[in-house]
Amino acid sequence: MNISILGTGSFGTSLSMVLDDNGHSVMMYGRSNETVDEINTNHTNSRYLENIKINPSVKASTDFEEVVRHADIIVIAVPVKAVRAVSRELEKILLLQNRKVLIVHVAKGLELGTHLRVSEIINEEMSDQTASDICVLSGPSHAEEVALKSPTTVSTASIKNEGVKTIQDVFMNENFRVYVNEDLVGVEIGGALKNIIALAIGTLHGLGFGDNAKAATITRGLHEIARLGVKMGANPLTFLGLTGMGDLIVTATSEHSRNFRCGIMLAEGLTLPEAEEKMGMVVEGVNTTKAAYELSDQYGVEMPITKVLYQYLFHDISEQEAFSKLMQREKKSETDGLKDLLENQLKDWTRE
Ligand SMILES: NC(=O)C1=CN([C@@H]2O[C@H](COP(=O)(O)OP(=O)(O)OC[C@H]3O[C@@H](n4cnc5c(N)ncnc54)[C@H](O)[C@@H]3O)[C@@H](O)[C@H]2O)C=CC1
Ligand SMILES: O=C(CO)COP(=O)(O)O
Repeated sequence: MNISILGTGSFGTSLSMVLDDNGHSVMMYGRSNETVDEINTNHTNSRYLENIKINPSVKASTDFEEVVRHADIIVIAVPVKAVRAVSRELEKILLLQNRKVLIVHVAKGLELGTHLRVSEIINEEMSDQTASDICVLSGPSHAEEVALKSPTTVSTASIKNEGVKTIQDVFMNENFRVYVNEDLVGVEIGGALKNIIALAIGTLHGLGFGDNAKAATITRGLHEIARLGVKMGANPLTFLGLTGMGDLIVTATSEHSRNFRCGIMLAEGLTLPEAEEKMGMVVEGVNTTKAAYELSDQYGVEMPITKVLYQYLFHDISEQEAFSKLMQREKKSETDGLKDLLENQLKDWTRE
């Protein structure tokens, strides 16, 4: 198949190799002449994937129209904040070309202001005339390891449940396993909100907290992700899967993670803009913390870890002070806020 990838960052580049390995014809769209030239000439993308040789047959271009014309499937691999503009441009070009494609996105976050999930943003900008289905591909998948063909498992879900089988077929190989999941909301919410917890755990790590604190934050973090996700209509079981627990573990325990590393830099005293600048790649957890904090208010869901992160990212409160507030909350039962929600929602998802 002809597959185009929008975005020449770390994940788009590593996925280009998976798809090329699977025999597809891959073209990438990038904004930077330098990166595009480097991919076409040296078969490297040194800013985003150090010491990796990209398959020579992967081509890149700065010509959006040319890249779109090449595609049966389009992979959107840009940060969440760029998804709306990219989808709008894509719609315009596909209408002019009078063509329809299958869309799959890999972005993990929520849109600032609207609080929308990424498939919802794309769906607002694209029509049935241009997109046959809008899918997500998500799970524990650091770009650095995907590029090295280290075994990786992810899930795909979609709006119409029609394109997922194709996405599974085109991406899957002996090192890259793709499951289908019917729960688009759960898959996207798990992928987006784990970044918040990874930022928090990076901060704890940087402050010198121990493994107990990190395990607690992973566990209670998954609780609050599930509480919000279930209220939004997700299947509770999705949060125990690859895009929930799986992605939370990989992001919150790995120095590959930009969110985790950004947390460490904040603990070391860098301001948020300084940490983001130093990272040079997108730290999705920052905007998603703000969006999720506002959503928790809207849905009346308690999200204490998200709240402390929101306080030290966007307000003048120190990381230490924020975490100590977390420990001093009122006494609770471990299943508070979860039991009824899970029972009711599970019934809906298990009904034939
Ligand atoms: N890096 C990873 O290991 C993984 C990343 N993701 C997700 O994939 C998304 C992209 O992440 P990365 O590739 O890591 O980001 P990155 O920061 O490495 O690269 C982002 C790329 O998007 C490009 N871009 C930004 N705005 C654009 C626009 N308007 N038009 C065209 N290109 C634009 C940038 O120039 C850059 O090439 C994020 O939402 C991230 O959470 C998902 C799974 C793994
Ligand atoms: O989503 C990821 C791995 O699954 C990558 O996480 P970071 O964006 O924190 O690097």
